[in-house]
Amino acid sequence: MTQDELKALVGKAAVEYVEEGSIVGVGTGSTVNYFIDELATIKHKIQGAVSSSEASTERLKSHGIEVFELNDVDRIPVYVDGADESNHLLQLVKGGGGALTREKIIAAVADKFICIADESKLVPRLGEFPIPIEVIPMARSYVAREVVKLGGDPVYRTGFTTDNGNVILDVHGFEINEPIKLERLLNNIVGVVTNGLFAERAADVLLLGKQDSVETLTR
Ligand SMILES: O=C[C@H](O)[C@H](O)[C@H](O)COP(=O)(O)O
Repeated sequence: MTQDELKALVGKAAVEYVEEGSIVGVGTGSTVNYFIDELATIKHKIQGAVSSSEASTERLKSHGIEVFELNDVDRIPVYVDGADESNHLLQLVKGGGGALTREKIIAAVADKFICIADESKLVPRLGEFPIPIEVIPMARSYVAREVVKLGGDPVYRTGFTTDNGNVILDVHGFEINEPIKLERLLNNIVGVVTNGLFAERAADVLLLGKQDSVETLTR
């Protein structure tokens, strides 16, 4: 199977976790796009969705799925999202598409976080994929200097603005032995909105697309 076929497989598998009559939390990215397309087949059974990006909102609406403001929603039983990397503790690196902040907010609200990914995303240690950091534009150089002090090598994602009007630094070279500690250290730098380590709020379930099956990993 191709990588896209594996993504489609897990996108389909995630629909099984959706609660009837609920508002579904929806992530961002090429894997989630398959989930959204599959969600459309059961749209009459759900109330609607809360979306983590303008791109996902557009796709949800194109299928006729109602998109709610998070502030108008009391409860999100299930949040489905992809990842750039996952370790065996289901701690993730996310934000390759720049949607990390809204994703982290919805993940925090959700009762259950279902991560969907093809098998290439499961890694023994996080950090091969650069850690995205969303930064208030005027703090970009300051944050970059602070990141260097922590041992990282920040690269400005030129020509990219997040849905929140901010910029992204992609940080290479971190040796990540304690993901929660690094996540907190980065978030503590003034000017950082959030970073792409999802270690404090890891996924609850990882649906991993493999050549012959979907493997379900839990914490
Ligand atoms: O900002 C983007 C998100 O964190 C995505 O979930 C992540 O980059 C994975 O995307 P994809 O499914 O396209 O590999």
